[in-house]
Amino acid sequence: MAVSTIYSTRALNSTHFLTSSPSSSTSKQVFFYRRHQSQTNRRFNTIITCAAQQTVVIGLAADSGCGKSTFMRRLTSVFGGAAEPPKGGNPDSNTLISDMTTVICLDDYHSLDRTGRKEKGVTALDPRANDFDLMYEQVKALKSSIAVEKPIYNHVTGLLDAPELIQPPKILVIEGLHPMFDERVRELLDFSIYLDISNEVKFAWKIQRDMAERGHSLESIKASIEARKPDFDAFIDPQKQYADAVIEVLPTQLIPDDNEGKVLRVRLIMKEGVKYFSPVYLFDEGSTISWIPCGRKLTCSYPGIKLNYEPDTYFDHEVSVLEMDGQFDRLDELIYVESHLSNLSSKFYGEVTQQMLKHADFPGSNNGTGLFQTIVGLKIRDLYEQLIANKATAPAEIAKA
Ligand SMILES: Nc1ncnc2c1ncn2[C@@H]1O[C@H](COP(=O)(O)OP(=O)(O)OP(=O)(O)O)[C@@H](O)[C@H]1O
Ligand SMILES: O=C(CO)[C@H](O)[C@H](O)COP(=O)(O)O
Repeated sequence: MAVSTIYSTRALNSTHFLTSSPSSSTSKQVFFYRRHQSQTNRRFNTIITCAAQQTVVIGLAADSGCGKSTFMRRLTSVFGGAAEPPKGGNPDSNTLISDMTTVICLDDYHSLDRTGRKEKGVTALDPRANDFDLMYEQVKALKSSIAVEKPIYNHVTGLLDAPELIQPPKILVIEGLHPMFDERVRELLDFSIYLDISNEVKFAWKIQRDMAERGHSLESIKASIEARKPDFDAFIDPQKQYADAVIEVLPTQLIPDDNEGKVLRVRLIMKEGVKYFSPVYLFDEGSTISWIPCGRKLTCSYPGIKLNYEPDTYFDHEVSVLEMDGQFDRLDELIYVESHLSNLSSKFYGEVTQQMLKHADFPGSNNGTGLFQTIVGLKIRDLYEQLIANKATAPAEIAKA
């Protein structure tokens, strides 16, 4: 949201009112700054504006190194345009902005820097190392079309940097360790996703990235995973019960006793009864189907591909589960599988295959991780469009400070 010429400013104790000229014929915007005192004694401003736009908020939870960034790249691509860090800002910003979406990383709400965590003997996964009050205040503000000055956690230095201004986008994605941990933040989410990567696969991915790309030793990777495990089990993993969609990544069942971790079994667990979200299905909604698509229309080398679709329960919720074990040899042939899936929320026949081909170089493009991330991206676009259409017919709401 662009701030047009500010033409009057007055101070009222610690609160400043800034009035802007109307940015369009339909809305007059009024801005003022509210000061937050965070638990770390740092001050952050909330820039309050009354405007017609409502921000849709999506939560994406996963442990570090579990494919959140890759998922975000697929998601923002569905909305078109490239996602980039704020222009002219901190080069170590964790934020990514595109025309429609702003992705903020919840690491920015760490209240303890690297040294602080070390001194107190807590990990970044521990709620005591995070400022949930500020996270709630700022996500709530953005959802109500209010810009905020969000802190930055600098992963290069391990320090808390000066804040950056975040304008309310059309779609705000909050990604990180704790988007569904705090009940107040959870209530603000219009849709939530949990990436549930099994220990075996997480380990393989960590080795691939941290050893090959970052020069860490095998021992240090093992030690870091072990050190995080108790807090991961206590604070991160339980969030999956609240997710509207879970992407579960497991070792394949197609190769007996596989320990290579290259071929994956991926399950898309979709909650039933979520407003504006209808689960994808294979062949016939609500039925139980096991399908091996390999043959004349799909080239499969060993160990092949197996799809499965069935209703189930997950943390006492009714869900539909779509599963794919194995990997594609030829991505263009994915169209054959796509044509048997329904409720994809695609805009045209073959859109899923097109998206997958567009990002063939992203990790997971030849298996269920890429396929299901792409499908969830289309479902989020659909949810956004329905929400906005619904808002347009509802009486305009005035954002509350
Ligand atoms: N679907 C996938 N298939 C294979 N490898 C993957 C997949 N997704 C991610 N990876 C591997 O995991 C690494 C981490 O992925 P990514 O950067 O997307 O995770 P992240 O959750 O954003 O990590 P962090 O929070 O640490 O920044 C990648 O470099 C890649 O090696
Ligand atoms: O779990 C993490 C979130 O992705 C990081 O470990 C946490 O943010 C701390 O970062 P760093 O290791 O750079 O100090």
